Order: sequence, then C-alpha cells, then structure tokens
Amino acid sequence: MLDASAALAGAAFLLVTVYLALLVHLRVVTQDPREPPLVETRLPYITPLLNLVNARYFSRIRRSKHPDLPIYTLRLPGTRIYVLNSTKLVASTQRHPKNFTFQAIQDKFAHLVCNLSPTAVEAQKREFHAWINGGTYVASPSHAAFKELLPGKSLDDMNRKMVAALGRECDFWAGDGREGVERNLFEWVKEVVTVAVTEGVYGAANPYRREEVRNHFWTYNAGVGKLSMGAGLGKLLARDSLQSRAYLASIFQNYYSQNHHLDASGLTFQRYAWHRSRGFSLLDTSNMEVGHGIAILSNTVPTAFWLLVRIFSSPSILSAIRAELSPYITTTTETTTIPPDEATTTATTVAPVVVRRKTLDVSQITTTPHTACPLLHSTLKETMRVHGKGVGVRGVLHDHVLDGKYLLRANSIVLIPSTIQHFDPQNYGPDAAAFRHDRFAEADYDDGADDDDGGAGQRRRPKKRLNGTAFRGFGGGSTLCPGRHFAVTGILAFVAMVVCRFEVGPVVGGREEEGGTEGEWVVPSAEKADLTKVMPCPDFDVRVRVRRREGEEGVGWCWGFNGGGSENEGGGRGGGG
Ligand code: HEM
Repeated sequence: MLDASAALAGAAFLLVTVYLALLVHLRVVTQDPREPPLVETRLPYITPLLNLVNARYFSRIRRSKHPDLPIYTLRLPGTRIYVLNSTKLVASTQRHPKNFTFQAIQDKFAHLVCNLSPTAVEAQKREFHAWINGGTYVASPSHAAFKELLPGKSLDDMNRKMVAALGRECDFWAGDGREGVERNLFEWVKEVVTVAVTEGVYGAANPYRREEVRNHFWTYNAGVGKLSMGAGLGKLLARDSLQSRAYLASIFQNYYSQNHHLDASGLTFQRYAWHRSRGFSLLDTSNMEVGHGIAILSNTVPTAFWLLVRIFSSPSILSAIRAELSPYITTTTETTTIPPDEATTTATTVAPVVVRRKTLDVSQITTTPHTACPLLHSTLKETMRVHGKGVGVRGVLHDHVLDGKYLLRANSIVLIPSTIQHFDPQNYGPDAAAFRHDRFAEADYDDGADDDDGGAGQRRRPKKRLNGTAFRGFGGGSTLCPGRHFAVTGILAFVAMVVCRFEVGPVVGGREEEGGTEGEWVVPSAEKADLTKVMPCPDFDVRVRVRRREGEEGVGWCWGFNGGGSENEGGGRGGGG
C-alpha cells in the first residue's frame, strides 16, 4: 500500500517537474523578452496545437482572454506563430514583403497539396531564391506565373468568355413554366459558376464542362486542409481527395498533350510555359494546374452563393440593387414577322410579333466600381467581410523588429486572421458585427423604398473613409489576390443576371435537411470549413425556387463584356515569362 502511494507521489512529482521544466523552457529559455507576449501555455505546446483547427480560436483569445494585445506569440512543437491583431502592425509587415513572405508558404502548400516531385520542389527553391536575392524589379514566382490576370487584353478575353458562358445558360435557369424550378442553391451556384469561370480560363476544351471533372475537383478541394498537414496525414485522412487529385492530374496531362492550352486563355498558356521552362515535368505542371483550381474556384463559388443569399434575403437590398442596375440595361423593341407554322395552318399571311430585347454590358458595372453600382460592389465587399474566414499567412525569413518594438524571429510564421480585422470596431465602427450592405459605398445611399427618387439611390452625406488594410477579403500588400478582377467580374455578372431576370425565394424547409418556415430565409452557418478557406462553403444547402420575374415573358436578353482594362495596361499572351 505504501509502495503504491509512493509510486503515485513519485509519478505526480515527475509530471509536475516535467511541466515546470517545459514552462521554463518555453517562457525563459527559448522565448526572448522582446518577442510578443506568449499566451496559451496551460499545456505547453499542446494547447495551441489542439485549438488551431478551429477558425474561431483567434476571436476567442481576443474576446475572452487578451482583448488588448496588438500581437501575441503561440508556441507549437517546432514552430512559433505570431498572431497579429493590430491593423497598424499588419500594414508594417506588408512593407517588408521579402521578409514576411507569402511565397514561402505557397511553395510549401503547393508541395503538399499538389504532390510535386523533388525536381519540381528544387525548381521552386531556385525561383524563390532568385526572387529574394534579385532587385525590386524581379517579380515573385507567383506574380510571374499569374501576370496575365492584370487588367489588359488577356483578362478581357477571359472575362468575355466567362460572361458569354453565363449568358448562354441564363435563359434556362428558371425552366420554362411560370412556376419556376426548385434548386439547392449552393449546388446550383457551384455548377454554374464553376463552368463559367473555367470557360474563361481553359477555353474551348475546358475539362470542367464534364460533370465528373467538377465532382472530382470539389472532392479534392474538400480534403485540401488535411493534405496541407503533411503527406502522411493526407494519406490517412483524405483518401478521396488524393484519388480525385490523381484523376484530375491525368485530365490535365491529356489536355496539355493535345495542345489545348494553345487555344486557352493567356493565363493558362503562360502558366504552362512558365512551369515547363523552369523544369517542371508534364505531370508536375498538371498537378500544379489541379491546385490552381483551388485559387480560381474555391473562393469564387462560395462568394457568389453568400452574395445571392444576402441580396435575396433582404427585399430592400434587392430593390436597391435592381434600381442601381437598371440604368445600365438598354431595352429595344422590334416588330418582326414570323412565318406561321406550315404544319398547323394553311394561311398565307404572316403575323407581326413584338420582341423586346434587353442588353447589359457587364464591363460597365464591374470595371468602374466608384461610378457604377456602388451598392452592388459594397454589398459584395460586405459579404466578404462578414462571411470571410481567411487567415493570411507569412513566413518570416530573418529576425525583424516590427514597428521598432516586437522581435519576430527567423523561421517563424505570422498569421493575420481576417475575422479579427473585419469585426474590430476600431476599423468598422460600433456596428462592426452587423451586416450593412452600404458600408463600403462611397456615400450612404437610401434603399429607395419610400422616397421620391424612385429607388435610384440618392447621395446623402460624405462617409468616413475605411482603412483599406482592414479589409482582408483579397489579402493585402504586394500579394493582394491577383485574381480579384476576374473573380469580381464573374461573381457580379452572375448575380446581376439572377437579380435582373429572376425571383429567388426559399421553399418549405428552406434548410435542406431540417424543416423551415415557408418563405423565410435561413442564412446557413459555416463552421465546418478548414483554415485554408478564405470564403467558406455553407454547412448546409438552402432549398429555393427560381422563377422568372413578372414582365420577363418574351424578353430576349443579351449579356456582353465589351469594355475592360485593355486600353489601360498592356497584357496579352506572354512568352515563357
Ligand atoms: C472571391 C474569390 C477570391 C478570393 C476571396 C480570393 C482571395 C485570396 C486571398 C485572401 C489571397 C491571399 C493574399 C494575401 O494573403 O495577401 C489570394 C491569393 C491569390 N489568389 Fe485569390 N481569391 C479569389 C479568386 C481568385 C481567382 C479567380 C484567382 C485566379 C484566377 C486567384 C488567384 C490567386 C493567386 C495566384 C494568389 C497568390 C498571390 C501571390 O502570391 O501574390 N484568386 N486570393
């Protein structure tokens, strides 16, 4: 009995000693007092490790434990993470893009998520060092491979093809009859937007036209968070995702082998040429293109979904946006004569028919956000602010004293949780937690319901400028998402088509699995998304009915993209980069 108690006491003593030793190691031996304050040390190294999978972790630390810390340190086995709360400190890191680099993280991510060979990984390292050691004029590998996304001819061509693909489909979205069609909203948006966006990117031989390819992409995408934890864990936890990746890589090998990239966008051609000229094999290049799907689709699709939900669930937002779009729609009426159906009549006269045609040039509403449709653009940004969960990641290359105060050590990681920036009252005012569709409009606009301006929106008072660094929807600094112009055009073109032509409302059981009240919108939660997602997929789908708007019978719509940025900047198909 005595022996057992002694053994127990010995074990407890040992545990306490190990615990204290770890704490001393953590707080005194390995933590420099000039580093940001260390938090979450209850179980040294383990507490942050267990909690980091949850996107709410950062908000919890800020709200209930350390509300006043502008920056803090989390220690994990083998790595230290500095989490930024202060917008000023975020801006400071952005001034040193070669020390706080996104590229280093992207390369690691691509290695794990795109299954790159050792040769490709070596090529990545060479390019990374050439950029780091090159002058300021040397573009980062990512910027070089994605330069065709800048405003210019290539981007215009992609936009034109994407809008044309949406316009072709749009006639059929509500079916034929007055009663419309029922759909699962997210599934529908996923299908329509995936096809249209990839038409712009991959051209006539777009692999994503096939349902099987689309399904494999979304299976792959769902496992990306697990794949990014390491090859071993990926094999264990994301088998489906791995199988889909292999399938998609074979599809792209075939695409390139048949030279389809020569007829695709400047972006696809440029990316292929860039990777091949850097020594990537055909398989590595194909695997990179599979991963590219994550950049082009994984955020664009959910953003379009959340925006539709926000617009259609609020009658005042819907009517304000319809009013804002209406000046850009040209309506023409033609009287035409259609020969009678010879099979059903023997009459020789022809009946005159009045045809109404409506035309909307999407470039007018997407490329000049401050003069055209400020509420539409503002609602998109507000949707990204409120629903976004992205966490900006930067690798620290060398020791750096941030803002003259905080030592950030080499080989550590900096995290910038967007939710902290987006819900900080210092950035967005006391109503930061609320959804306010006109928050980003240059001036406050009324919703027009009861005013004598007919709902067209009226400038009232100048508005306080918002801090641009505090909007993280597309990241920030020199790594601001280069796909944002393309993504915004696609999302707004799609949403404008739905808003102008259709009514979308929830059906009984608006929530797919559980019951709901008829006609009542349920904004889904999004807790299941992993930390790699900027705009999360919803946890459950919303069942809706899509009907033609009244007065839309017999109207022929024509959607185009005729302007764009080609006159402003160069562009076009580049060589090998
Ligand atoms: C709504 C849709 C999209 C969202 C919300 C989004 C968001 C982001 C964010 C948050 C970043 C990280 C930037 C940073 O940390 O500073 C990023 C980077 C990037 N995005 Fe997007 N993105 C979208 C669409 C696209 C599209 C359509 C493409 C390509 C066609 C694209 C290509 C890229 C690339 C290449 C980077 C890396 C930039 C670099 O290394 O400098 N994105 N995006």
